[in-house]
Amino acid sequence: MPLLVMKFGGTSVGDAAAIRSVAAITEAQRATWGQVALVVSAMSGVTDMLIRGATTAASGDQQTFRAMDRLLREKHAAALAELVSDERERADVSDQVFRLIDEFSMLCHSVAVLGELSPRAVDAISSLGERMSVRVVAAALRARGIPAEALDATGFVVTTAHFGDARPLQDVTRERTRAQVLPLLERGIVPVITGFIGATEQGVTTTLGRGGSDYSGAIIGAALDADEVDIYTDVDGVMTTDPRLSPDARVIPVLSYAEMGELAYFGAKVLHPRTIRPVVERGIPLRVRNTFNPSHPGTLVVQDVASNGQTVKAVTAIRNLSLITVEGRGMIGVPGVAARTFGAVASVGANVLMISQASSEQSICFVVPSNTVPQVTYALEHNLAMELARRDIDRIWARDDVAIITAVGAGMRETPGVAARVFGALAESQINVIAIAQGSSECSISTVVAASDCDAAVRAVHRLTQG
Ligand SMILES: Nc1ncnc2c1ncn2[C@@H]1O[C@H](COP(=O)(O)OP(=O)(O)O)[C@@H](O)[C@H]1O
Ligand SMILES: N[C@@H](CC(=O)OP(=O)(O)O)C(=O)O
Repeated sequence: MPLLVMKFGGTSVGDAAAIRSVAAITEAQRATWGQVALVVSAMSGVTDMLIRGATTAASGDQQTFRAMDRLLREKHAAALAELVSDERERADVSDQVFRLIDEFSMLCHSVAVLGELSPRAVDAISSLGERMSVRVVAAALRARGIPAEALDATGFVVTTAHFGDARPLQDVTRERTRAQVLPLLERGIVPVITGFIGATEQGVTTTLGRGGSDYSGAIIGAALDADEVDIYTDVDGVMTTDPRLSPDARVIPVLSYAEMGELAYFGAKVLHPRTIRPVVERGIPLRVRNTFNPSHPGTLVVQDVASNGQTVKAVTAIRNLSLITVEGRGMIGVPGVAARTFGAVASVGANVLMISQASSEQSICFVVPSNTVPQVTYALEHNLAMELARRDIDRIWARDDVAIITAVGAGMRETPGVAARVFGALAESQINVIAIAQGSSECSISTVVAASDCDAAVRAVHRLTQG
């Protein structure tokens, strides 16, 4: 029987009204597809509250997490009161949710006493939001007459121990997910699975990174050999730019995996950047749709897309970045400088978002998140101490307050002059381009601009998507 995996984001389960839409969509899609499985995020704002409780506790504050405890109880109880009329069922589910909130307060209390918050403890605490929401959503489905069961992915999404940024171990995850989920599907039960979380082989809870429920949807969809994975969110699909930045943003009907990958990597918050990989590997179509406008077909993401002659399909922006430059005449022809430069960056775990090397080989520049600049420059000065002493490298410096603007579209590969159009559009709006790079997939062009030019740059490049 065909299987659809649907992931619902935080806003899609943000309150009782949203969860009712989820239940209605589930009922309709179950009738169409035969089998559906849900992957669900925490109710909107909940993960932030959990993390805030944990971090304030680490500095000895015993008040904030108690305030969060109360808010969490109110939020989940209010949803359950509206969604579940059967009193016994409601009492049972709120009991389960409240026990998770007790766990939150106990963990925060320990953090406050110890005065220390390890990455492992952050994951234990931030994973609780999804463990609460799946219980509420499954109860709402049952209240509508749909057989449903809440499942914690810690039982089958097996990951590395990189707390806060864990990666799934593919084979064991596939085996355990199938063993736990397929029997439910065969019995006509809708599994409602936690997004965002997993566990190590030893059973220690991990998370896949903020926004990681999309990734969970793709991991679980791939493990179950789903026929399609739908990501339900609060906009009609993937748009030509962030609709919060530009009211002219339009929904893109079809994108290739490569285009979607570039968009997500370069800041389109609508999809977690790692989501594409599990579905590409199995050729599973992905769709981005709106929980609050379910009749809209959304954006379909597939392997190949016929070119529509429109080379720039979408534009994204990433802020809070710094451009680091390593420069010196003595770098010319010296082997290994680039390797040691990036080795230094990697050694402090900083994420290099873009690299641009001047053809003269007199400088290397790359972009990192601004909050990693102190560690990165320290590591560079340490790793390149010899070149600095010999004056082969003159300086290592950071320019703060920059943004990356990326134009995405597969047509760039075969269309000459796209880069010229992008730079022309920026120049027309008097925007100074600080650095450039072309994506290795050849379906994106990235430019670095001053943060103060970011919005204007997005609008300028967005005009190129008009046709
Ligand atoms: N290119 C884009 N297309 C659509 N939405 C975008 C884009 N870039 C940024 N967004 C933002 O992503 C949001 C959806 O992502 P997110 O808030 O993580 O949703 P969810 O809670 O459903 O996971 C939208 O509300 C929109 O503001
Ligand atoms: N709840 C997690 C995971 C997630 O993906 O949430 P959302 O789907 O609401 O972006 C977070 O806030 O990071």
